Amino acid sequence: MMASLKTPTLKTPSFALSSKPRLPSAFSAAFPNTARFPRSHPQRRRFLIVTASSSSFSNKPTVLVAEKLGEAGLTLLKEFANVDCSYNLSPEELCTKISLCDALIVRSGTKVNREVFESSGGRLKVVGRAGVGIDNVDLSAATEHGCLVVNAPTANTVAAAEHGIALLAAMARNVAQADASVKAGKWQRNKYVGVSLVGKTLAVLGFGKVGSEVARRAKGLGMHVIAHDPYAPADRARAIGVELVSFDEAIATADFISLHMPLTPATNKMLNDETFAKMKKGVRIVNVARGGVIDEEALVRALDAGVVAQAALDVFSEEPPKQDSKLVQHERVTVTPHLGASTMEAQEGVAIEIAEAVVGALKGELAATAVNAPMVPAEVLTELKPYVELAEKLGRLAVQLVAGGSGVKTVKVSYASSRAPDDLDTRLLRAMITKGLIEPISSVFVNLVNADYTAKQRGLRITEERILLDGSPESPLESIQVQIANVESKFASAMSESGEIKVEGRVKDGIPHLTKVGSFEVDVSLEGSIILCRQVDQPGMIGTVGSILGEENVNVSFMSVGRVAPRKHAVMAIGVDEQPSKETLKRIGEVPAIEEFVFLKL
Ligand SMILES: NC(=O)c1ccc[n+]([C@@H]2O[C@H](COP(=O)([O-])OP(=O)(O)OC[C@H]3O[C@@H](n4cnc5c(N)ncnc54)[C@H](O)[C@@H]3O)[C@@H](O)[C@H]2O)c1
Ligand SMILES: O=C(O)[C@H](O)COP(=O)(O)O
Repeated sequence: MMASLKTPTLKTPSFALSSKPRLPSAFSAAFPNTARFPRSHPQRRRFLIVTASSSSFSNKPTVLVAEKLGEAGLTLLKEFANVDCSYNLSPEELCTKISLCDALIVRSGTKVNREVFESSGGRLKVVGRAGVGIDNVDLSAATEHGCLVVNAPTANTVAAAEHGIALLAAMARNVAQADASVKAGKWQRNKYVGVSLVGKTLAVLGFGKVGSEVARRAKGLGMHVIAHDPYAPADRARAIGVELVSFDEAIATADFISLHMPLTPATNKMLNDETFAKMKKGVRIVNVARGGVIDEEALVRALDAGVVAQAALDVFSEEPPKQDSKLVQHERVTVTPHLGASTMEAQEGVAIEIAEAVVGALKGELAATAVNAPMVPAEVLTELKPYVELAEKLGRLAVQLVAGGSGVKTVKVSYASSRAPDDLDTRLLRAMITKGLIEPISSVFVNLVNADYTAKQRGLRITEERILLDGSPESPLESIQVQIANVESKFASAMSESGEIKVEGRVKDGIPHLTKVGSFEVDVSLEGSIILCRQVDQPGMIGTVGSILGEENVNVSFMSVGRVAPRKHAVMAIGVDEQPSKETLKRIGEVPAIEEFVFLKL
């Protein structure tokens, strides 16, 4: 039983900036701008996520570029931001500078640790890693500080693969050692007899972007290529004639091993005394991935024992390695100073890729290469946009209805949809409900990056339930319901029969609406602010309250009354464009038929 009394005045979404960046503005501003990603970018239009919006559109943001970046990238950055290129900063200098920066761009040479995020005082919004590996960035600290981390995952793939092949061939033919020998005035043709590649087995460990390009090239050299990667699809390997095998099989059968996995806790020192012992005697190892995937001391032992005949290394657990490092100085080891990505072409590409990602993220646009936020397919994101706004507003409303109790700890979210659960990605919605629940009651800035972390930190448990409806699955969601348990409400009518604060909303014509408060059905578009009144249903109430608001020039955008039965209790929801003064709210509360009321800011 519900009556809508006034058609809502639909306004353009507000872009006004608050002290806390508001994600919905970013959504409104950004959809579906994907043109910034280079046409060649494989993730273009595939995976996009929304980032925090820039803190200010009036002042140019400041980007600190802490390692050398290609000119094309700098030019792109300078069109949008103040760019401070300060290379070779000490950790202390970096921590001092960072509090003045909105974004930081690094390569692999800068440690972006927890201290950096703590020193930023909340200003740092984006860290751009101009390359692939993000092991030099403390992702947990970034996430905890709501800072997005983006990388440039594709532009240096070919360069790294080419360097891997260069090291493979140079190692097999002793190119570096022979070169040094000739330059030292020697002519040692017998000493530098090499081994052939053709017909030999190469095990590629890590069959991702670089690994698969290395495999492709090694096939061209006539090698038999096998690969180990627990997460790579077998059909992708098969397509280029590579067999995926177990780790033990790969290392036991390979004449050459090429490493291409990221450095993670699981891959740290993956090649160690135990695994070297399982290898074919005389194996040769190439590493253009990360130094830490090899136990370097164990490698020296394996070289000395003749288990490993040779190694060619571009990366080291400590960079630069100590000059007297036994590994670096080993006669049968060829080394380069982390040159995998260092071609003119790759550096130009990486610079453009990272500059676009950082500028986009600072503008609050969609970021395709985020590494610490959920990636949601672009089509899903576009479809969910109004529901994302609804989710945040329901969270905001629900938490403002809380009066006391044990604190907001248990929240249940129900999504009613005709779509099968697998077709409904609720991560964005959950993040935005979390944002709505936490921001009005704290100084914490919540975004997609840190929503789950922040909820966990605050002991807020959000459970999700899907209600499968009959009907057409055309729209992703019918309604979202947010319930807060174990609390009291400052508006008793918002309590459900089972004792939770309950609000429910829907999207109508692309606009989020509040459709239920407690057990009362209402219909008010979620814009501006809302006054909820419980009254005894009787003629003249709308006019009475409307006149009080009108006298103070508060514009009513929407009014709706939900009632149990005629002349019984009813809840009136009034949307207002301006915030009424305390005096006006007091006057509403004094209307005899009004039993309780609450003013809620959206
Ligand atoms: N030397 C350089 O200058 C240079 C340049 C580019 C990339 N890299 C490094 O190369 C590595 C690969 O880069 P990419 O762009 O191909 O990354 P990628 O993410 O495309 O591929 C990495 C692959 O490793 C796999 N993997 C993860 N854990 C594994 C495990 N335990 N065992 C086997 N495989 C595992 C993943 O499934 C993935 O397929 C990274 O470490 C990157 O930092 C170095
Ligand atoms: O992970 C990468 O992209 C490479 O290791 C390249 O690192 P660099 O940008 O420091 O050359």
